[in-house]
Amino acid sequence: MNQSKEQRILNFVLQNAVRGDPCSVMETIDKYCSEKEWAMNVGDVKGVILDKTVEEINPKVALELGTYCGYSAVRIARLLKAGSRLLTVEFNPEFAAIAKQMIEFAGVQDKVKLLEGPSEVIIPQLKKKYEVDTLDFVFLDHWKDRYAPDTILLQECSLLRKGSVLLADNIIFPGAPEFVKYIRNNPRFQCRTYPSHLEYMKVQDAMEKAVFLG
Ligand SMILES: O=C(NC/C=C/[C@H]1O[C@@H](n2cnc(C(F)(F)F)c2)[C@H](O)[C@@H]1O)c1cc([N+](=O)[O-])cc(O)c1O
Ligand SMILES: [Mg+2]
Repeated sequence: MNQSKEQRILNFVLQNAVRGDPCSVMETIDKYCSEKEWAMNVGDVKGVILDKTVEEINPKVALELGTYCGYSAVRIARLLKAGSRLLTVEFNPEFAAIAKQMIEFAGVQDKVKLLEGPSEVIIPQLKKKYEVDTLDFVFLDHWKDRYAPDTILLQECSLLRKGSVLLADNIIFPGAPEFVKYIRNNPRFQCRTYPSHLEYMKVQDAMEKAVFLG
């Protein structure tokens, strides 16, 4: 049975990156996906916006929706201080299995908890089952038509507090028009757009940062 693209990315990392070195894993994924096969990792250009946002917030509890191969989970987790944790949610079991190995190879497994399932199931479980009080940071990079409903669900589950920061990928391409409409007209969020480029391409994209005002 021939391998998936995601399996080829993981294999390239296992054979070429330095075990226990998150930056080496990120660089190796970026090398493979810019030279061999494009894949929907946030990438090295938008990744810097993600880095700066995480460093500014220094979250104790972070949530990622859309683990995929684990690139941004590694990217975020490498910046988390001792005692902080990233919960990352993945719906596709094959991708979750790849991401688990990626996260472990990078050596950030102690900071990351990979949760498998749909967001509408996982988000309502975060408080009781995963012992979350509120979220300091949320990275949205999953299905674009889920950004708005999941932002509403996070509020309904009282998972956001004054100052919680959402960062959403792909505001321009592929685009998340319902989310943009929802968040920019919502007085409970302070929004800012970060123009950038689509991963590994000369295509315009952007990230949206939204601070919950409580
Ligand atoms: O479609 C894109 N991303 C969709 C990403 C989807 C990923 O999020 C997972 N997920 C689904 N639900 C959940 C949760 F958490 F809700 F359970 C997690 C899916 O299984 C998949 O791994 C995309 C596309 C392009 N592009 O250029 O086409 C560029 C990008 O950066 C992109 O992110
Ligand atoms: Mg994306």
